[in-house]
Amino acid sequence: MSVKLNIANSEAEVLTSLADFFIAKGNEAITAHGRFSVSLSGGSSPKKLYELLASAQYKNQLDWTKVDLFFGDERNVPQDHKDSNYLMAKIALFDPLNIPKENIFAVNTSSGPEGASKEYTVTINNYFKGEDAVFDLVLLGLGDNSHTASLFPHTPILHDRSSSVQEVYLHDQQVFRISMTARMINQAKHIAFLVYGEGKAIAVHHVLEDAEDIQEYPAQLIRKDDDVQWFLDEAAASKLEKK
Ligand SMILES: O=C(O)[C@H](O)[C@@H](O)[C@H](O)[C@H](O)COP(=O)(O)O
Repeated sequence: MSVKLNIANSEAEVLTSLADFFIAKGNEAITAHGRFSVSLSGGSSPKKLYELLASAQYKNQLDWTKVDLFFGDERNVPQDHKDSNYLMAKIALFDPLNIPKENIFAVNTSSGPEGASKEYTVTINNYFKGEDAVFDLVLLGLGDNSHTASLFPHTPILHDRSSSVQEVYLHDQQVFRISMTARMINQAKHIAFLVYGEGKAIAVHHVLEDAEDIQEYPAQLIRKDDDVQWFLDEAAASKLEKK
């Protein structure tokens, strides 16, 4: 089984291609079951995607009152901190589109590592009424060390087979993040990676083409099938042998 590669000439084209995909999956989900549940990725790459979705070019292509927004991972910072994935999405997407508060499911990082991960697991399970958490779409990025969400190399979460949200300790336990496990992500109907820039090319090759080594290349934990799409620019795809 392999993934679907969408390789564009430029960053702008990648963003447009993924925005079109997002809108198409959103309308499909709303037609099928009345809602569109999305897990957002954080970091710097997706900010431009969220700004594009909130722009005049896209904002009227989807009924945003029927979109429920979650986070695949979050940093150990307050929701008004510059590093917060929630704050980035609030500024780029939620505020410009006036997303109703009840449709935004943020991580309560004020509860500390364990509290926040347990609470968020409950939030997600309640949303899915105790059934398996099956997001209509999970957006992911890729770090240059081949992590995705906060599935970082050599961390215990890589062995967690539960469908849940766990705390991830980094830098000798000094910093923590909250992340969905690979299993929760892999349950999604659709998964879309957004990766652009030369700096990610080696990681893209490791994850998609190297022999399995999930400790070194955790994003290899994410399933590979036709419902997993990689949106790449030429630069990020430049080290791929098979395109
Ligand atoms: O919280 C986060 O940082 C993300 O969820 C993380 O997995 C991100 O997608 C990668 O680190 C790539 O980040 P950039 O897009 O900033 O390179």
